[in-house]
Amino acid sequence: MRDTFEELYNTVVHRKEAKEEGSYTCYLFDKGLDKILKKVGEECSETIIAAKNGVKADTVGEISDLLYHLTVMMVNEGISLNDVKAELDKRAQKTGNLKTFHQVNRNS
Ligand SMILES: N=c1c2ncn([C@@H]3O[C@H](COP(=O)(O)OP(=O)(O)OP(=O)(O)O)[C@@H](O)[C@H]3O)c2ncn1[C@@H]1O[C@H](COP(=O)(O)O)[C@@H](O)[C@H]1O
Repeated sequence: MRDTFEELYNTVVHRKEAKEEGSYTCYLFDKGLDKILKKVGEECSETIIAAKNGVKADTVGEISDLLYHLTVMMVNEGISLNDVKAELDKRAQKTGNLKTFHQVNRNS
């Protein structure tokens, strides 16, 4: 089965390796980390606002923008999809995390 997210990740890796005329991803890599992080922040805020407004299609669009910019950030920082999958898998071993969360908050 096609893994759209993996395909996106691989496209972004290719954009980092080789310049492509008219590529927005190359433009972001050229601008550097501060620009990439600014876009992640913007898209995150827009996702929050869209969810608050409650129009599903708009929220899906903003989530897609956010995931794309997060992917550019990951590639820029040398973080692979497997790095994130491994962390999620580790967490999946454990359920019933609510108590831990409250303990952490009480102690901070
Ligand atoms: N998923 C995306 C994606 N989501 C959003 N965007 C671009 O992100 C930009 C964000 O728009 P904004 O209005 O926030 O920003 P802007 O005003 O255009 O520019 P700046 O604020 O960044 O200066 C738009 O130009 C969108 O086209 C994306 N650009 C690329 N991709 C993926 O990346 C692949 C490679 O794209 P290129 O690198 O352009 O070839 C594509 O096939 C897609 O799969």
